Amino acid sequence: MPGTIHVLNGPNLGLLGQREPHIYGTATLADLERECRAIAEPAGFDIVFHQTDAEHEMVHFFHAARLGAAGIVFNPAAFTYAGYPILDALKMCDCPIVEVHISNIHRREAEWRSKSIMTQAVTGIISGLGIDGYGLAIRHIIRLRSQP
Ligand SMILES: O=C1C[C@@](O)(C(=O)O)C[C@@H](O)[C@@H]1O
Repeated sequence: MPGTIHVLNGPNLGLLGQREPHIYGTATLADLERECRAIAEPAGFDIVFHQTDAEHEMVHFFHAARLGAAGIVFNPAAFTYAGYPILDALKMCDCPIVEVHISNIHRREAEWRSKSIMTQAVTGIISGLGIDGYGLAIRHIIRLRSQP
């Protein structure tokens, strides 16, 4: 394998498919994992896929990805707004990190949703493209890592 891409999902994303489907769509987390693998694995990349509702667990996922990962695709969900321990863990990572939001956080019901504390420390952000955002993020990491 040329590398491992970590796909990390924050709180309430375990209920994708049931959770406000008019905002987050009808695909489940299992569907999303399948899509991520279908993009990464034919290119020779391994996927580590996690979802958690617990902040300390997300910090540990970042510790595990800290050194040597090909890249991280991160949907912080509600950690977006106050997950400072995660922000500190994210800053220790030596790989590209793409922040993904399924919805367009700049076009939601409340202004607070648009203010991500993670954006200052990530490589880039994709927001509002539904679960396609994950595939695009993975493709970007594959391209970066396939360059000589
Ligand atoms: O849980 C989430 C999901 C989200 O990150 C998204 O993927 O669109 C957007 C956040 O505002 C929200 O708290």
